[in-house]
Amino acid sequence: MSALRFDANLKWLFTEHEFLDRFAAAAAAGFTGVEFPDPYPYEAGELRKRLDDNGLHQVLVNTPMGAKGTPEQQGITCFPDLVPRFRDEFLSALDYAVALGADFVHLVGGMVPPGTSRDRAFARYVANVAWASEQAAGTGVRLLLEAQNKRDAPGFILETQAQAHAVAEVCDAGNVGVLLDVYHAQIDEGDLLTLLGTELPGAFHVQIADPPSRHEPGTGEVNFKSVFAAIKASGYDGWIGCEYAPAAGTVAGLGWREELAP
Ligand SMILES: O=C(O)C(=O)[C@@H](O)CO
Ligand SMILES: [Mg+2]
Repeated sequence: MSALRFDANLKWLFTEHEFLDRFAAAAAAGFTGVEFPDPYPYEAGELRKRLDDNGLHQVLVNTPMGAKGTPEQQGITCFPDLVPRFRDEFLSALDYAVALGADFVHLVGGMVPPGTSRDRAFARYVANVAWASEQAAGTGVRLLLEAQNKRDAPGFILETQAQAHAVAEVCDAGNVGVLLDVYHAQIDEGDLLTLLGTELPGAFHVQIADPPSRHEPGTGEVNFKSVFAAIKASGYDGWIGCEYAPAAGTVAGLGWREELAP
């Protein structure tokens, strides 16, 4: 069995540096892959150069998210009244993903918009995911669906891992799959080892952080030694995105890789 592969989320890690300098910092800390949600302020060519210069692989980009505190802060994929904008933004995300050689676009689902029923938002969500899946066909870029916890994202459209799997299955295109975020899963679902047993097969991507504070593994309530052993035993061979806020400096907090991961 090969070692687990961790990538650095450059929104969360290496924030001691300006964004474009985080690539070199991640490579210097031993990462060979990165992910970040928001490539849009930068030219794709500039980002690609940073990847190539530092020998890094791009794992994912997100569809755009609105400003914190707005209804759109967790994406608009489920917004029935913003379909043309969703489509434009998705196509832009797909262009970035292709230009960066990324594996995935994360279709950030969104919190059910004010004045809209959950059922109506859910129907739009599934329709938008299906449309995006058709657009991505043949590009080599696959699409991710993530359930988020209700504490951080009240009203988020996907509430459980099983629901995310069900939507991916409905699309039935092979290019839509689950982003299993251990942080969200622990907060709302728990029973992590059982959950990993049922939900890891077929998951396209994994992200990690330790609740309740969303710091690095080993700082909170999750037994990451067991979680990493279970991921390894499952045969999962994709990337594991480090999507956490370092408790006291990114590099100072990286010891968990040797201490907890096989
Ligand atoms: O917050 C998370 O978890 C994410 O994966 C974000 O990129 C999307 O909300
Ligand atoms: Mg996540």
